[in-house]
Amino acid sequence: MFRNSLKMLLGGKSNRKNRNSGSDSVEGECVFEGDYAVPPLPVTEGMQHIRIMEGVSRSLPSSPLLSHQALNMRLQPLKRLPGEESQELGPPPSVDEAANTLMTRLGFLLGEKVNEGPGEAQYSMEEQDDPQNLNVLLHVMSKRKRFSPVEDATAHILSGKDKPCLEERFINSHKGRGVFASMSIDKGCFILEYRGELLSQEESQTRQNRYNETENTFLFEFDWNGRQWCIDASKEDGSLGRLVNDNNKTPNCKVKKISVEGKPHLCLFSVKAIASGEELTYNYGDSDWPWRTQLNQAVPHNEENIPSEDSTHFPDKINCPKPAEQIGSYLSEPRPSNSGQSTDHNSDHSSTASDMMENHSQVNQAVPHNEENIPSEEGTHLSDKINCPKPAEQIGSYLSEPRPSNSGQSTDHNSDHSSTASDMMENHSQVNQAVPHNEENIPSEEGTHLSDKINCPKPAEQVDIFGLSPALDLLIRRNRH
Ligand SMILES: C[S@@+](CC[C@H](N)C(=O)[O-])C[C@H]1O[C@@H](n2cnc3c(N)ncnc32)[C@H](O)[C@@H]1O
Repeated sequence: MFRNSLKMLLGGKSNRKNRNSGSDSVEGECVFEGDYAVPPLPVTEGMQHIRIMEGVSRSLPSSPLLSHQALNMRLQPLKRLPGEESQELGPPPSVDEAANTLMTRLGFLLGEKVNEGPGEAQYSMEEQDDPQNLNVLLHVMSKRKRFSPVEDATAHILSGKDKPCLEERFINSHKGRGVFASMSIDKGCFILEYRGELLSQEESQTRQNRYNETENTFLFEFDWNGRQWCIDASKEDGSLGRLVNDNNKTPNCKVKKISVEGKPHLCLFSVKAIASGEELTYNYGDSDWPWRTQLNQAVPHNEENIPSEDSTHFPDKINCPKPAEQIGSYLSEPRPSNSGQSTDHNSDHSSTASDMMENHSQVNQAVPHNEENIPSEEGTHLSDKINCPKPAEQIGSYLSEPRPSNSGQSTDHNSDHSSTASDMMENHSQVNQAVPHNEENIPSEEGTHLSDKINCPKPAEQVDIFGLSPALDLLIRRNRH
């Protein structure tokens, strides 16, 4: 078994020290065979390193999506793509092939006009420039179990959007903001991507030198393909991945590297069932982060971490998608060899979550242990790390400011379970608007639009999509800008 670790760097001074352990502290409820051991980097002066247990279950059975049955889409049976007639899976597709397959399916749906119920909204080619549509479509398809969790992750990586079933909340002045589920989520779901700017090791070092102690830095460094990379999520861009807090005792998510179009992406997957209203967390690693020992010392008594009424009782359950046929090569993680096990995922579409986990693992077996999938010897000594902001009380006035009142803007998701997708997106937007507006957070005029709130554009070189249907390619590209 290999074990991955991600390392977070905390910019600024601290008295945290590394435990220099194997960081086996978090397993959640899953067995993680995709992890591999990565020794920590030596601690450089002024930087704090922690190890993060990286990796999500080898099975990623489900996908959290729209909870509302209001999206009563009449989906056509999946059209077979050329070459899909055969029951044999054949060699695993390349990432691009798999992404293309996924997007071609989306293209079919878009092309066929995806309808909601009578009299309800339609998502069609004519509306492809509506930035909400792709996200809604992705969620509906996932809810309808058209996606595996990895496909779901891939689709969201390509769309550059977060799911509307997640919301940002200010927790307290100690912890700052966090990300919460606004509906229950199954174990093994794709949750969100830790989005940001992909940097080489050299670029990352330059950034670290440039960022001073008063800046919030969210530099997540990791090994991939035998080299060290970094996702810089320092920019307040409205994306949620950068706001997920640490929990080394009972995390409900784990980070997994997903390779799409030759680029690594850091994605969170649930490692246990998550209730509506629960905060999403993952283990930053086996280090002495200050907040772990301070344990809410800085939290005033009147700042209870009480979830707001609006999302705690959201009743809907998110279902898991069926395992997909061609998802193996999305994962960049090494897989233990289990030769002899079946890789036919099409035979049982009523799989349980455990079955799906197993199936997913089996799909992974089809991925050859090539250079892309196995970190080099050298790579295993390049620990993954995140540059993280300082403790909440140090990172800006927005953390200690009370949440702005949302008076007049209802965020009560319980009151109307027949809400439309637009309502949900609108609510999501309203939650985002609850971020205190200090200088860093004040959105531009355009930023107040929903699409900009949930769009996390990436540099052009990271989002080069090819082989998509022209309409879908256009749709995704439009949604990115
Ligand atoms: C990636 S950011 C998470 C978002 C952050 N809470 C915010 O409001 O911007 C990491 C920072 O969040 C805070 N943090 C994360 N997990 C925490 C925890 N369990 N308790 C207290 N603070 C935490 C620390 O200040 C840390 O530097």
